[in-house]
Amino acid sequence: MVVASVDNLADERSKAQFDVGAMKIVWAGSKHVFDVTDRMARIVASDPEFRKDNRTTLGRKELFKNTLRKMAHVVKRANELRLTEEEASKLRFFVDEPGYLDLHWGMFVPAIKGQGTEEQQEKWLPLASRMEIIGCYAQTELGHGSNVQGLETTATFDPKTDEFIIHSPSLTSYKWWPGGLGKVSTHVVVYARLVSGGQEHGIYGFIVQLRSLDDHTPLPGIIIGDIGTKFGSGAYNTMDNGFVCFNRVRIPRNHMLMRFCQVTREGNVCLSDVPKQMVYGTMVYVRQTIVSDASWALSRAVCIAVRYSAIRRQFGSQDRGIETQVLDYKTQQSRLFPLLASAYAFRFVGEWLKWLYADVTERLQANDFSTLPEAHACTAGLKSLTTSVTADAIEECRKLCGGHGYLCSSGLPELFAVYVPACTYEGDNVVLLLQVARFLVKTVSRLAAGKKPVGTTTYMGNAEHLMQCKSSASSPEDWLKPSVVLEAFEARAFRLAVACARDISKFSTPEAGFAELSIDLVEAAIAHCEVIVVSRFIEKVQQDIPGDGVKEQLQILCFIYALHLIHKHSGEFLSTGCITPEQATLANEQLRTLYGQVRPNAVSLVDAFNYTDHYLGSALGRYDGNVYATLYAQALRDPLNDTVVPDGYEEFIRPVLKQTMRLSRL
Ligand SMILES: CCCCCCCCCCCCCCCCC/C=C/C(=O)SCCNC(=O)CCNC(=O)[C@H](O)C(C)(C)COP(=O)(O)OP(=O)(O)OC[C@H]1O[C@@H](n2cnc3c(N)ncnc32)[C@H](O)[C@@H]1OP(=O)(O)O
Ligand SMILES: Cc1cc2nc3c(=O)[nH]c(=O)nc-3n(C[C@H](O)[C@H](O)[C@H](O)COP(=O)(O)OP(=O)(O)OC[C@H]3O[C@@H](n4cnc5c(N)ncnc54)[C@H](O)[C@@H]3O)c2cc1C
Repeated sequence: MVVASVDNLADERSKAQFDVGAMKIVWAGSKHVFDVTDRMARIVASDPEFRKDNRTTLGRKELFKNTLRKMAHVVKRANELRLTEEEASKLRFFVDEPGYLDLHWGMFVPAIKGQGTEEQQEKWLPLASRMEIIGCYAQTELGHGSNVQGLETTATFDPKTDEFIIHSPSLTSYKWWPGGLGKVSTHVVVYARLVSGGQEHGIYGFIVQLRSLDDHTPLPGIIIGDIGTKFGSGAYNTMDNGFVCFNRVRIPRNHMLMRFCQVTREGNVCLSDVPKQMVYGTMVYVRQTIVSDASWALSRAVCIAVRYSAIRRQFGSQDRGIETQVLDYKTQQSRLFPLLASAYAFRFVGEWLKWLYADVTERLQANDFSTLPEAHACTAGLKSLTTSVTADAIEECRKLCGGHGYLCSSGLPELFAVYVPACTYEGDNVVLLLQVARFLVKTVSRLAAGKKPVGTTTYMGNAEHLMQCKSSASSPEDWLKPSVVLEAFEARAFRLAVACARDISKFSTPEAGFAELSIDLVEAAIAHCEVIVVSRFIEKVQQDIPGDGVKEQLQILCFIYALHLIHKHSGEFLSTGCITPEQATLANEQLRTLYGQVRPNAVSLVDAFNYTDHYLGSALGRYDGNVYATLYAQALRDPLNDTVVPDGYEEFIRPVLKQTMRLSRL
């Protein structure tokens, strides 16, 4: 079938004002990463074992077994192709399905690496790397998730047998949610209250075997299963999030991860000289990876919405001639282009956060803990900001695609359902922002004591200026000056943080003030995180960037990102006196101009993500733009269309029709 829409995308591509190939490298991070990513994406796309177009129609059991098959195929292909860790992880990424491998490699292995002694690493890591055991990470309980110090599971040392007794004392202490736990894992790192000599010593990780390595049955004292079907069709239901109850399960003493705290044969508890928060290290590691993942999920939704908006035509012609592409409507642009800009912004801040994490890890290894609070605040804050924006953006992209966005074949409903728990796992987003706020209030109070802020709070050292400055923007073009933009963001964030610190001091205790002002504190935390994202984006576009027109496009996106935030939070920018209403209007004017500049490049900017049609999984986002024929073909493949007359006709349709006839004769 010849479809006019296909030409639309070719036309769009011919309008690009930059080198798309060069932008692909910028997006990937380097030529090497681009090559690996591209190769792995193609391997997955061309392998029928990784087919995913039937996922939303499968029942839970079939779906889960299907994922088990795919995960086994990932391991098989990784071995056959002798993939490096980097390649294997990309391959698994493009399979695009939550599964136990994520928790094994993403949390179980990092927990042992981060919290195990060298001896423990030597014992467990080879077993885990060869996948002779499969592990997961069990922290959350039925009664407590956010409040880690409130966990109830106990690990009581028994000096008589040199063992720990792992016990779930109540229903609310059952571990509840860990991925991979329900049906697959043979081992787990369990977080529990250490008890020795009748005293409690805090929360630590313990390796516990869950299932027999011979027949996979649960070991004595262990009650275990899946917690039930989750939100959406397909989506996270590929994962066996599980529960487990431990009934006085005994494990050898050396199964406690003892890098930061050792329990001796006699039951003495020896704390090493490191902050106790080091036991939260796996969460910091994963939060950092979640920030990078946000840009993938967001760019995927944006890619679908941009391509479809170039294909879709509505109105605009009085004489039944060619209609307007919906991408040309300013309202569509004002909803879509900030999301496109955010995808790029999150990609760059994700790369920077990787660097920050590597830096803090190196320092920790040298016993320098000075940057740990900042690393915690940055990973927590950026995890929260990027996942919240991405989840909302996927839903916005669905609406931007009109009715067809609501079809599973658009790929957007499942993407939303699979992505949205990122706002909750690895720390509820509000709880994490309150951690950032705590860090900010501390930084502000230290300023008063003459302490110079460092890292991402360095800007607060310019306190006097930030409290008094008035924006110099007097034309729309002034909003294209990095210094003008940054000053407004820094002043807003600083003034909000200072106001919180000041108001907290009016309460009888800091805790009471913090609790009462938590709404303001969350806003101050978001403002600070936005300073980080905006400044990293500005830094990026100030670098040398090869490729015709690439830098110019990134500059446009950078200012769209910043100015749309000024518009979105104009209340805060105005109420803190950082800008005037007139300056807000000028910023909006500039934003409209920037939308016009990005318009001819929009399709090519999403092509730069280099996604295969397999990964996108969307009839609307196809590279060739053949939207309508694909929607129709996929509709015909729906199980409901297997027969022309539906199952149930004889029992439920025919009798109703007959009854209606009787009624009409009355
Ligand atoms: C062959 C195939 C290859 C395949 C490869 C496949 C690879 C796949 C990779 C995939 C990767 C990942 C997949 C991820 C899937 C997600 C699964 C989800 C998992 C989970 O959800 S695990 C559970 C997560 N749980 C949480 O996040 C709980 C949130 N709560 C907390 O973190 C804390 O309780 C708290 C921070 C909210 C509060 O803690 P606490 O009460 O102890 O603290 P205070 O508020 O009193 O603060 C005390 C001081 O401690 C500092 N602090 C707190 N946290 C940290 C930290 N993490 N690091 C450093 N410092 C920390 C505070 O700032 C306080 O400091 P202060 O100086 O006293 O103010
Ligand atoms: C898909 C998925 C996978 C998961 N995988 C794992 C896993 O592998 N391993 C694991 O251990 N856990 C896992 N979890 C659990 C997850 O980490 C927790 O659900 C998460 O940390 C949130 O905790 P909670 O459920 O106790 O939420 P709650 O803390 O009960 O949150 C409920 C509400 O209370 C609010 N709230 C809570 N505390 C405060 C506060 N101090 N101030 C203001 N508001 C507050 C929150 O903002 C939220 O609105 C997973 C969860 C999901 C959804």
